[in-house]
Amino acid sequence: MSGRYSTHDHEHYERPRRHTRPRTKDRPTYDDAVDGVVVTVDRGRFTLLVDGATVMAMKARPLGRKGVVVGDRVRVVGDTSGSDGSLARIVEVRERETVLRRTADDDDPVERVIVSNASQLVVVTALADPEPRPRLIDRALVAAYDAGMQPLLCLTKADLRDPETLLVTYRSLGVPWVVTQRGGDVSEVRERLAGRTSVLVGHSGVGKSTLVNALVPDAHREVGHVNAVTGRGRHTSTSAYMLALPGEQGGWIIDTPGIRSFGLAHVEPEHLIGAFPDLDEMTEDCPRGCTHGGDEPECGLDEAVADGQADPVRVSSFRRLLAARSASDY
Ligand SMILES: Nc1nc2c(ncn2[C@@H]2O[C@H](COP(=O)(O)OP(=O)(O)OP(=O)(O)O)[C@@H](O)[C@H]2O)c(=O)[nH]1
Ligand SMILES: [Zn+2]
Repeated sequence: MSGRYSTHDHEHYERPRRHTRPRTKDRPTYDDAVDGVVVTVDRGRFTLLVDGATVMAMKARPLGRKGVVVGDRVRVVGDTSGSDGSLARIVEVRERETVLRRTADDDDPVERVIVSNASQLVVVTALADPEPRPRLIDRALVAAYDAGMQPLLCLTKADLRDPETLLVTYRSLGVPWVVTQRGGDVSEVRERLAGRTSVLVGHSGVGKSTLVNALVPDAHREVGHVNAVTGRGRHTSTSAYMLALPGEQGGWIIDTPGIRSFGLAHVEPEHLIGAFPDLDEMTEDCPRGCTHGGDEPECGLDEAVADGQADPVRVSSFRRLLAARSASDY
């Protein structure tokens, strides 16, 4: 039996095999790829902006099942001229700075990334018609904080109601807000959006399309009518859509017509409280695994409130957000 594993065999096994060398035919290096950004997605076809031109593209095979979403910065090969009928190929998705997830629903049991690389989440809520839904606002805020995005409350239809009643709920959390109304001045919103990428969310009928049209006059987003029965508008488009903001500072808005709720199942209390450094600091002596919720027996937040170190309204607002993670959408 000796000699079965001869030196010769080892040499044989360890010698680099000829075929492991990457062959250009199988593994192109994509040296000629150019940069683009995904503006919208429609049934496997992607609309990109490449050097200012609108380019249609599909995923190249090496990407496999990897998702490509609105906001993604991608590398593209092929025909990137943008001319009629041309189709480029996305060969790489660059690392995402932020991701926003849509919740799983009846049509799709998986929580999916819907938008990437946005730094601000604009929660568009009508002050009336339809009535504000604080639970949904809370869930959107949790999604923003968890994604590392700055939230902005945009309260529309200010001609119908004073914002104060709604604002008391959010002031202690320090959420920035703006108020708008149809035909009114949108310069304050514009300032908040300038030079960055913002995702606009809000359920149907809150006036999001009206706002987008005011911000980007050539957007022509369809302004629907609230259906009295379903509470939904006529707008049936479901894909997010990225639009460039006019003006010197630029910036982008991503309109999300189909997004009704967010995936929050993955949100950890430790991550959420990280968005509130002053409260986070008070949880240093919490028992291991403390969720900082109202039912925790020895949470540092309760001690901080008892000692007068923490604002009780802020703590209870934070806990309301914590609870919104697991609450149902409606
Ligand atoms: N009173 C009042 N009505 C408004 C205002 N902004 C929008 N509306 C009306 O509210 C309705 C819904 O507006 P949209 O802009 O279509 O709302 P949306 O959120 O885009 O809704 P979908 O198009 O269904 O997604 C329309 O009838 C608008 O004319 C406002 O500031 N005040
Ligand atoms: Zn705690």
